[in-house]
Amino acid sequence: MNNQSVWMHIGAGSFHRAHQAWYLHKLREQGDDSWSIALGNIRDDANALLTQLDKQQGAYVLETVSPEGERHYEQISSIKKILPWDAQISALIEQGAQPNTRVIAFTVTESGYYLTPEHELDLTQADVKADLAGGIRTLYGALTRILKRRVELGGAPVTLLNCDNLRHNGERFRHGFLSFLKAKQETALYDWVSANTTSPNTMVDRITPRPTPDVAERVKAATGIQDAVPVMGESFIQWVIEDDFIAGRPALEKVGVELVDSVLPWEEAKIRILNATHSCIAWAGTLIGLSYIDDSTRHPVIRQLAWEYVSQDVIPSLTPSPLDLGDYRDVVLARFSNPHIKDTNQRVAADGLSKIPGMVTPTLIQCYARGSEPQASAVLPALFYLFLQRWAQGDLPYEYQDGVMQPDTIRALFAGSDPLKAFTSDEALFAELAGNDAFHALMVRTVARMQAWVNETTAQPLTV
Ligand SMILES: NC(=O)c1ccc[n+]([C@@H]2O[C@H](COP(=O)([O-])OP(=O)(O)OC[C@H]3O[C@@H](n4cnc5c(N)ncnc54)[C@H](O)[C@@H]3O)[C@@H](O)[C@H]2O)c1
Ligand SMILES: OC[C@@H](O)C(O)[C@H](O)CO
Repeated sequence: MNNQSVWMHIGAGSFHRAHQAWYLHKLREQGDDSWSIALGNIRDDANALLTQLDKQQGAYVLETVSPEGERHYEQISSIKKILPWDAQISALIEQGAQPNTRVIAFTVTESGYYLTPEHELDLTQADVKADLAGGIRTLYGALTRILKRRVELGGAPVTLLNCDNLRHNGERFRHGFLSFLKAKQETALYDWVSANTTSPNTMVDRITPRPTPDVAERVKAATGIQDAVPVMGESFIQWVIEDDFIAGRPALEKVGVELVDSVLPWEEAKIRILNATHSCIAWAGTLIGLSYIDDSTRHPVIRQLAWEYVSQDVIPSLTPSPLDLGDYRDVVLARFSNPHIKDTNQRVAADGLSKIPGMVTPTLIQCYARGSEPQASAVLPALFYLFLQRWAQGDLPYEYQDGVMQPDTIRALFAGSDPLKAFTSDEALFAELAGNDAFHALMVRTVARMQAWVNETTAQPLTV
C-alpha cells in the first residue's frame, strides 16, 4: 500500500462501508487501484468490528435491496488497512501523518460537530471542553493530534472530507475545527490547516440500516461466504461533491459520483426532504407503537404529515431549485416504504437535538419570513417534543441515542411547570424563533393535535 494514495476514513460505522468504500471498490474493479482505504475509529465502540474486519483482510459483503426486493451481493475490497483502536489513537495518527494519505474523510454522526444554531463551536459541550484540555473524544481533538504529527513529518497538504448529513458539511466542520484550534491556542496548526487543507462540501446518500444477524445468514446462503461483518443498504446510492481536493482524489466521476461547483441544491433537498422527513416518520411511528420505517411510512396519517411538510413548507422555501423537488419527495417516500429494508425507527430517531436545529428550524424561519405560518413543519418539533416526553417518562420502547443530550437537563425540562414553553424557548433548537409568541402558540396547538392523534391511534389496533 506504500506507493498508493490512501483515503483514511475516521468513523467505522455501517454507512462508510456501504457508501464511500463501495465507490472506491467500483473504481478498483475498473482496474484503477491507485487509491485504497485505511479505516479507523475515534471511540472504542467499533473495536469488535475492526478486529473482525482485520481478520477478513478488510473485505466484507455488501447486500443491497431494490424497492422490488431484488437482493444483490458484492464483496467489497477497497479497505486495505485496518487501524486498530487505542486510547491515544496511535494508528490513526501514524496513518494520517503519512504524505501518501491524501484524503482524511469522516462520518462521526450529525451530533459529532458540536455547533450552535449560529454554526459556532459550542464551547459549553463536555466533549469539547475535554478535548480542549487534551482529550480525544471528538473529531476536533483527534484531528489536532493527527495533523500535528503530519506537520512534524513534513506537512503534506491533505483534504479533510466530511461525509455526514450536515448542511454545508465541509464549511461547517472547517469553521468548527478552526475555532477549536483557536480556542486551544494552537496558532501554528491553525495557520497550517488554513493553508494546507481543503474541506469540500458533500452530499451523501444511501439508506444503511444497522446490520441484523439475518444479513450474515442471507450472505452465506447467496454467496457461500461466511462473513461475520456484512453490511446492507438500499440499492439507491448518490454522492455529490464539490471538486476541491488539495492533494488529488480518486477518479470518482468514473463510478457515478457527481463532482460539482456547489453542492447547495442537493444538500438542501437531502437534509430537508429526506433526513427531516425520515426523522418525522421515526418519531411519529415510535409514538404509535411501530418499530420500522417502512411500516411507519405506509401509515396513511404519517405519510400525509410527511407529504404536507415537504409540499406546503419545504418546497416553497427551496424554490427555485434545479431539482424537481416534488419528484424528489415522491422518490424519497417510496424509498422509505421499501418493505425489504427493515430500517428501524430507533436508528432514524437518533440525534433529534441536532436534527431539529439543522434540518427543520431553517424551514420554520423561512416560512415566517415569507408571511406563512409553518403549520405543516411545526408537526416535526411537536412530534419530537412528545417523543422526548416519552423518553423522560421512561416509556420509549428502545434506548434513545443523542450525542449532545444532557439527560438531567431534559428531565428537568419535563419536571418544570411549563415544559412546552421551555422547549419552544430553547435557542439551541429554534434560534431566532425561541421565545416567539406566535411560534409558541402554533406549537401549543400542534402538540395538542399530535397528542390527540397518538391517543386515538393507540386506542385501536394498528393497521399499516
Ligand atoms: N446510515 C445511513 O443511512 C447514512 C446515510 C447517509 C449519511 N450517513 C451519515 O453517517 C453517519 C454515521 O452513520 P452510520 O450508519 O455509519 O452510523 P453508525 O452508528 O454505524 O456509526 C457511527 C460512527 O460514529 C462514531 N461516533 C459517534 N459519535 C461520535 C462523536 N461524537 N465523535 C466521534 N465519533 C463518533 C461512532 O464511533 C461510529 O464509528 C450518520 O450519522 C450520518 O451523518 C448515514
Ligand atoms: O435519516 C437518517 C439517515 O441516516 C439516512 O438513512 C441517510 O441520510 C440516507 O442517506
